[in-house]
Amino acid sequence: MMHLNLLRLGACRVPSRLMSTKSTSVEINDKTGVAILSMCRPPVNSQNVQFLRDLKSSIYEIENNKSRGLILTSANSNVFSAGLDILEMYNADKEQLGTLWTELQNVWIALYGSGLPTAAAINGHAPAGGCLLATACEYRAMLPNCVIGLNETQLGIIAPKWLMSGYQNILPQRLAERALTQGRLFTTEEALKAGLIDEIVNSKEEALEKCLNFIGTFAKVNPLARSLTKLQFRAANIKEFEKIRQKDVEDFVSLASRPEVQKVMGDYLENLKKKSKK
Ligand SMILES: CCCCC/C=C\CCC/C=C/CC(=O)SCCNC(=O)CCNC(=O)[C@H](O)C(C)(C)COP(=O)(O)OP(=O)(O)OC[C@H]1O[C@@H](n2cnc3c(N)ncnc32)[C@H](O)[C@@H]1OP(=O)(O)O
Repeated sequence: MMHLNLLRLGACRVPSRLMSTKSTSVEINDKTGVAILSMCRPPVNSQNVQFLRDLKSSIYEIENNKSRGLILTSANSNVFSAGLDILEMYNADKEQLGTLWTELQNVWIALYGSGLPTAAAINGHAPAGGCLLATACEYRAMLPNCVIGLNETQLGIIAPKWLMSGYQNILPQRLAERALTQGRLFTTEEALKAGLIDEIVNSKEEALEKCLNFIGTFAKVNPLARSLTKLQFRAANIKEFEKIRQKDVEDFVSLASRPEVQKVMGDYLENLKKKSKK
């Protein structure tokens, strides 16, 4: 209840600091010390190089400002993030593909490896790279009638191991393996049942409130002890990622530039466009 009050106050009276980039905005409530990082690249927060750079710099800014926690959400009404910007991968040259993948890696490591308590207020669909961001956080509250999941195999592509780390942290191995091999997109209700999200909420405000409450559970815990403990759990995945990160870029570039993969992207884009015009 106290957190809810603080949140409400945050909307009107409690001073808050604002920072923004072209495609993100950050509001740090001075009373709670919690930062709300909103992704705002209409229409679907698809992740192009600029968006990923903005996201990375906002995450580090929040970390460096000694905020008490980070809540990731979307300024768009029905999409949290639609994942990588397929327009930026389609007909792109190898250098552009390499830059895009490097920036995706950079955002993931900034969020997954953050020492702060992190939570995702998933106020819309979160397929592929959207799911990657949500599962890099420690807690998830999600609106009904949306989808979340790593659907790469449905697109004929493979999610590398680091991209699966969030799933592996959250889901039992058997379930993670099945969902990844099926390229399954979970509905909100299925995601709750599987344990992929923590709560179903009825509004974005409620999602933010639940996230704030989650971060509030650490109020009496020593921040350094908390952060080091969190990172001990994530260290093996981070170490493994650091070892392969350059090779991973090369593998992505080689896969994404293949004519048959480019054709899948072109067809997929066309279907998306047809669907959106219906
Ligand atoms: C596809 C092959 C990729 C091959 C890459 C090779 C290796 C990669 C290794 C693995 C990594 C993958 C990570 C990824 O993130 S790949 C991206 C996967 N993303 C998706 O499959 C989501 C696609 N989008 C949707 O399903 C829906 O848009 C939605 C998110 C559920 C939202 O639905 P709705 O609200 O109905 O909005 P619309 O569908 O009408 O879309 C509005 C508008 O936005 C365009 N758009 C949607 N998603 C993307 C996107 N990811 N990239 C670029 N543009 C996107 C859509 O075309 C509409 O545009 P127009 O209004 O201009 O028609």
